[in-house]
Amino acid sequence: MTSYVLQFQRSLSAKVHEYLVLCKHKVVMLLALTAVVGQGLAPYVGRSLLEQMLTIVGIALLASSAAVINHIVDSDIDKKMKRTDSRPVATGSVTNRQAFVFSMTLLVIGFCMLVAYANWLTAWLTLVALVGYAFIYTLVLKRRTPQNIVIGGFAGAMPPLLGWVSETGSMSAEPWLLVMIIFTWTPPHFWALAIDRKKDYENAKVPMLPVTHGIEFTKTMVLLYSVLLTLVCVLPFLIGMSGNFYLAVSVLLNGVFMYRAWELKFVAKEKSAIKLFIYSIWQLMILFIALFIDKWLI
Ligand code: HEM
Ligand SMILES: CC(C)=CCC/C(C)=C/CC/C(C)=C/COP(=O)(O)OP(=O)(O)O
Repeated sequence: MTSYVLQFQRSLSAKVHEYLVLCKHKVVMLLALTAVVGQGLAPYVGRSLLEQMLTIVGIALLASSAAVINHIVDSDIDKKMKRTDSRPVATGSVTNRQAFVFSMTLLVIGFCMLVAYANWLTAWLTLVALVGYAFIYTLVLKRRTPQNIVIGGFAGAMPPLLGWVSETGSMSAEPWLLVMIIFTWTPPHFWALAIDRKKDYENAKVPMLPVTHGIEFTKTMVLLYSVLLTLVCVLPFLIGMSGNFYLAVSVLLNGVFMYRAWELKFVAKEKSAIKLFIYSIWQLMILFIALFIDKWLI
């Protein structure tokens, strides 16, 4: 009897893990953090903490829904790449139909939550981000052009704007600066990984930059984008949106980013690219936390 219970518990937790993988839960958590910061930096309009938290859950559900659709649409590519060949839809352990029902459930619940706890503008803009990632990037751009992630990166950059609009109900210049930060961060974030995994993309015939233009050219682009990112990150300070604390953290983080990108280009070791990719994730997380701390705790 106990062994049946144990077996049931194990297969249940394996299923839960599969569905979390489908949602790209770690990416979604970082997206959600950037949305929280968008909310936190917006002018205070008296919304309750509960409404704010439920709004973030709504955004996270739509982002998860987009990730599940990405697994369905990309399963042909995922099957051909080492990094992705054990994903649940690629292996068939979750069927297309199950994944589709799951993604639509997340979509409907997330959209309704945004209408109920934020506003229609936030709900529609989040849906635009979903379509941008799940269809325009995944179905069209990823398979056609090495600029895929530059254009597609726009969807992943939207959460701070979504957080801000959920507070104010309208768009203004400041949240677009936050969008620009993630937008310029995305190419070096992804190309560092793509350099490391070039063979995967070659095998799957996906026209990522290292495949179409070579590793050296991609490294140069990573370095140039790291300089651009450093400049863009200063803008919140220059317009008076953030103060000295944010500026110091930003300069430090981006200094390390540029150094690592320079190292990747000129003194590359075997693991330089993947280390830069991992660093990029920590960098964005700390940068956004610094924006928040700068506004509320300093
Ligand atoms: C079009 C834009 C983007 C592309 C092409 C991209 C690409 C990737 C890829 C291929 C991975 C590896 C995933 C894996 O091995 O499962 C990854 C990981 C990750 N990305 Fe991005 N990314 C993009 C935008 C973003 C954005 C906007 C964020 C957050 C704000 C983000 C956060 C992360 C995180 C946290 C991970 C680590 C996930 C893990 O360890 O499972 N990415 N990204
Ligand atoms: C509603 C909303 C805010 C949507 C955000 C969309 C979202 C989840 C963006 C994250 C981007 C991402 C993980 C790209 C991975 O590229 P890939 O799919 O080519 O990577 P893979 O090879 O790992 O599948």
